[in-house]
Amino acid sequence: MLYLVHMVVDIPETVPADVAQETIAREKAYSQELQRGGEWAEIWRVVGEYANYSIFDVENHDRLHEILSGLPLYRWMTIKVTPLAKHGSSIR
Ligand SMILES: O=C(O)CC1=CCC(=O)O1
Repeated sequence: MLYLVHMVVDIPETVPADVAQETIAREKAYSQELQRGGEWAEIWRVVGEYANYSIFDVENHDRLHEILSGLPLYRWMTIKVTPLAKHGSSIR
């Protein structure tokens, strides 16, 4: 199943810089492992924002929830999930 996911990151100013940097590094490793495995199909930066749009290709809702709730930055994110279905006009 395909999902479009919008993630907005807002790390509170009270979080020490070293904790923020270590969490961001873990986020990158976590994301890249899932990209290599194919479940995190695409990630795009939203220009000018600490936000991204990502495409996930996962088995079901439960698996997507497992992935998203395991994000190291999860507690500082606002996430919106849009499930995608094939468009009748698509030629792919
Ligand atoms: O920087 C972001 O948009 C948050 C994020 C998700 C995966 C990653 O590596 O960073």
